[in-house]
Amino acid sequence: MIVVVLIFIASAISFLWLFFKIKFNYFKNLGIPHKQPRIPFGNMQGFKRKLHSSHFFRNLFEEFKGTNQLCGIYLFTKPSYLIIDLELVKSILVKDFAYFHDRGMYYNLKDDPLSGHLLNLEGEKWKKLREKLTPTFTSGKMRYMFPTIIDVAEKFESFMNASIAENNEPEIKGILTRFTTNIIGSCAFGIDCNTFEDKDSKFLEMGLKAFEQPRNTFLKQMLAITFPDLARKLGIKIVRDDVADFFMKIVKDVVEYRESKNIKRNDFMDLLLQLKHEGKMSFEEIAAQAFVFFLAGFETSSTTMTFALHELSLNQKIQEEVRENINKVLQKHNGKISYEALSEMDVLERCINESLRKFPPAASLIRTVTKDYNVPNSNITLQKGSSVFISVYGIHHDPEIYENPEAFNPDRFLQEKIKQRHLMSFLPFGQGNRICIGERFGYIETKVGLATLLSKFIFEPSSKTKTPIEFSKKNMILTTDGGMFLKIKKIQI
Ligand code: HEM
Repeated sequence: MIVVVLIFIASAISFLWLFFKIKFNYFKNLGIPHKQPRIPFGNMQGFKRKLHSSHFFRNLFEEFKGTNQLCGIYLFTKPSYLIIDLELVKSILVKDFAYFHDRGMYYNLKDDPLSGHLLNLEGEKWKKLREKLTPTFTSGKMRYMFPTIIDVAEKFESFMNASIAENNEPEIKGILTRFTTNIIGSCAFGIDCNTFEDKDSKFLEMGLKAFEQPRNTFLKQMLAITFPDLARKLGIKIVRDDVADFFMKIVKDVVEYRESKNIKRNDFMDLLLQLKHEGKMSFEEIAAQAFVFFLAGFETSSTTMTFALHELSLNQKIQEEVRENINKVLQKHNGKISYEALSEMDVLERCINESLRKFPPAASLIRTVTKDYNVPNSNITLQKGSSVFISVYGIHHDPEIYENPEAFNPDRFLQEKIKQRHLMSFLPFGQGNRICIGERFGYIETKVGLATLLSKFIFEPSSKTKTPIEFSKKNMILTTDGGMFLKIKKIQI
């Protein structure tokens, strides 16, 4: 019996060894430059545990830069690519979009309707949905929502005054997350999330949970990404049940309330309901889009503001300059932050762009190859089904593109400087047909938040400010670990 067991174990080990050997010879056989894989993780050793994905891809970007257009990486056993050359980045995101229109994110419309949103959907389903949603984000629609945003900003100022009266060295990321949650809750769900008064806001709790506590283990996530059809057959969901129940109920209540009372409000939900009434969207589809607007909108913008304030606290001269710019524009507009006033705050915009360069919240972009693709000027073919990554963080920190990349220098975003750079050298919102649909809204939120704060408060480093910043490894968004503490003083008029 023992002999049989030993033979079985030996055969199983040999089989596994052979399996990995064949899998991990893929790039070698094709002569594609790659990182040496290790059994069983491929190149995923330490991913998310020791290293944030931004650093994982940046390290690879630096290792292969200058010599290759791309390099091969093994996501476990799945051959994938990191694109290094900016012309090839442009081909993938823009010119040859027809080969790269999907992200390869998992969704399960039957068991997990909230996962069926714009970020995840693929092919024709994505294309049709994007066409329906694009009119929701025009500048006309943004103007329409602007009063709702300003309403929240006014409450925010009072909240800040009260917060610093209690503690003038607060954790600022949490405060800014309350602001963006309130804005996106109002605009996407038409609900006052009450994040300023209610310290334990359920909205905030559920939003953070959706980011920080994934439903599935890393292995289950990899199964869903590698074998999505099988995962769907197995009924694997991606959104946590408590999060799904919470958001589904809110959308149900809002839809019923508005439909029964024929209520109209200047927000995304109103525009989504119009699509429902025109028969272009089901209830589940509405709920999924409101959910993704919420998720995509609150953490990215609060993170951008947090990093901007951190840098401005370390660079007092630039802080003074941006404050002067804001105040001058406000004076011209009767002290009010209007849509027009925002567009005149050019120094503020450059600061936001420089912050997005140094700390892009989405530090890498992903695409799936949807049909075999011959890489221009090479004999490499990217096979259908492979994943392709672009290291936004690596590009934004490349000293050949941005001299002295660790320095915070908003003048990099003066028009004449932008013109000198490759179009693909600044990708905080992605590029091409799958570019962030909420870019305009994201800038508005961020500008309103920073203009409100910088016109009324001075920000300085506190004894607890960490430099260099440590990133949270578990959050897919580039964000700080342990929060961001700043000293805040009210400007006396
Ligand atoms: C500073 C704020 C934001 C940043 C940095 C950001 C960044 C991004 C990035 C990098 C992508 C992927 C683009 C690509 O793959 O090429 C994306 C996609 C997306 N974003 Fe944003 N985003 C922000 C704000 C928002 C807001 C406010 C919303 C909604 C209200 C939003 C909704 C979306 C959606 C729905 C997608 C998927 C688009 C598609 O696949 O068609 N984002 N965002």
